[in-house]
Amino acid sequence: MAETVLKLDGVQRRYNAGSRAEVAVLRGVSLTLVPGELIALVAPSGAGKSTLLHIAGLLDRPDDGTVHIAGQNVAGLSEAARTTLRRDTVGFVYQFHHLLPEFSALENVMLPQRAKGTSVAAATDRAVGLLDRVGLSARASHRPAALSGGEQQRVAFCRALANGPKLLLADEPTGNLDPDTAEQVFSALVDVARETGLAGLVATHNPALAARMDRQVRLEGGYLVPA
Ligand SMILES: Nc1ncnc2c1ncn2[C@@H]1O[C@H](COP(=O)(O)OP(=O)(O)OP(=O)(O)O)[C@@H](O)[C@H]1O
Repeated sequence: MAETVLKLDGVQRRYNAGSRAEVAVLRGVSLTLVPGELIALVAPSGAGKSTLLHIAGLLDRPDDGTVHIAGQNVAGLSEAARTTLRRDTVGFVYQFHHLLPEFSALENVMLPQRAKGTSVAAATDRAVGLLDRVGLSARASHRPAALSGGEQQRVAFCRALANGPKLLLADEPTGNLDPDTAEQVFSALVDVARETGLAGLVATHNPALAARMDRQVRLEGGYLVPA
């Protein structure tokens, strides 16, 4: 059996918001992703998509159930070990790029590598290669404000891949783009995943893009069902 990149078993998450009764957002979510597999996560607003992505990306903990990342049960890990595993294994892309405005595209892609201790030379090489891979070589020295929305998202995607993650978690990565630009960004994501074995859980409201993934799951009533 192939190594699993992400394995969720019976994941539950409840919130207790002030005076409101406790709300069970995730009631029993199970999901397995293997290398190179791309899954579309479809969910109505408020269904718990962000909650699920945060748990899968070690930004939040389940109240019940287990999370394995790259074969490792994360339940017993210290906060420091979780941070290291997240940095080395998981890449995030959001609807808005969150690039640092005072740094160039190249520097934005270098930053996660420098934070990990990668040398300037090696970080530069990798950032140049990633930007080239998504067609942005000529834009490497530009700051985010000088880039189009699609270019900004492609830089954000390169930044997410900077430390060579096994798992990409994307929350509406093309939600802020026009259809043609969304298609370009999405194609870059799919191509890189196919080439490198990157596994991705991609939340999207775009049915055409969702249909190009290996499979689609829908978050409904606290459970994942085939979409
Ligand atoms: N920290 C919190 N405390 C209390 N309730 C919360 C908390 N975080 C989320 N919720 C509630 O849990 C539910 C799911 O939230 P979540 O952000 O995961 O939804 P979502 O599917 O990502 O929504 P959207 O697509 O609108 O961003 C919502 O009803 C939300 O109000």
